Amino acid sequence: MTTVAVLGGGRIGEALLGGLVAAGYDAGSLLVVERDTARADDLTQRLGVTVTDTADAAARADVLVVAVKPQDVQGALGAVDGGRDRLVVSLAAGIPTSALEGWLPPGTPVVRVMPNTPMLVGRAMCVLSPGAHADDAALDAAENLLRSVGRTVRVPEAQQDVATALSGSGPAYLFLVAEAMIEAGVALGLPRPTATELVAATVDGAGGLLTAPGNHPSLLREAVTSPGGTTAQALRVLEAHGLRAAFADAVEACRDRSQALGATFGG
Ligand SMILES: NC(=O)C1=CN([C@@H]2O[C@H](COP(=O)(O)OP(=O)(O)OC[C@H]3O[C@@H](n4cnc5c(N)ncnc54)[C@H](O)[C@@H]3O)[C@@H](O)[C@H]2O)C=CC1
Ligand SMILES: O=C(O)[C@@H]1CCC=N1
Repeated sequence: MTTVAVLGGGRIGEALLGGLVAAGYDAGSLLVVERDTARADDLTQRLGVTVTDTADAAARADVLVVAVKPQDVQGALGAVDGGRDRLVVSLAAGIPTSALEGWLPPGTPVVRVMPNTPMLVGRAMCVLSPGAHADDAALDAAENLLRSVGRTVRVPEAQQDVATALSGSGPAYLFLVAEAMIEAGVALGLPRPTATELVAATVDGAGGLLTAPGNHPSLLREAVTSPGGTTAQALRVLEAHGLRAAFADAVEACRDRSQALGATFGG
């Protein structure tokens, strides 16, 4: 079985490891490098993965996954030498493949990926772009690994910053919307557990409809909106408060931040 080493066992590193274990991946083939020793021990206990250091991970891994914060990536890759062929899959926001290639042994195949946290429940959206040395086989290998924890899409690297602003950060927007709906229900007198259950089930069910083949958000919204009914009144208020404009500005600000991060690293 392919040996996968994850550099950084934080939120997204754990989501990948946990997702792979849940998908039936052999924990014996999963390594993690995590500088917070308490967290590393916790990952071993809960997931059965092996904790090691970067040099050992690089020596053993067929796929080396980078899951540290963007500013920690160059340091984390310092101990990766050229002694072994391996694929590097970077989950770090903003960092271009050209920068990663410059920090790695010459010729290392790199695939840049923007994942998201629904990976924890096997429902990630992972957006992949190949670097200069990643051929179709490398891209296939990265995609096969990530398909164990959700969906994948390939895009040219120039589209990664916008992808980050939609699917990478997107779960946070939807959680904020959910929070706002729950608080609105509580303000109108619903018990908090009831409001939370109603909203969570509604987001989940709406997501199921949205991802069903042939569906479109406009048609789905129309199907809920009865003429002269309740939904039309709510939508009128949301439009009057500038919901669309708020999302357009938010997604642009997120895209800009991803670009700025990339520019720091020569992108
Ligand atoms: N959290 C999210 O929703 C998403 C995060 N990402 C990307 O994933 C990466 C990780 O993000 P999070 O998991 O949220 O961060 P995090 O801070 O939860 O995890 C990073 C982990 O790496 C460890 N670490 C840092 N330097 C290390 C080193 N040299 N060796 C070993 N361990 C080291 C830290 O102790 C920490 O546990 C970032 O680059 C981020 O841009 C991408 C998409 C979504
Ligand atoms: O907020 C961030 O920078 C990371 C990247 C995408 C989601 N979380």
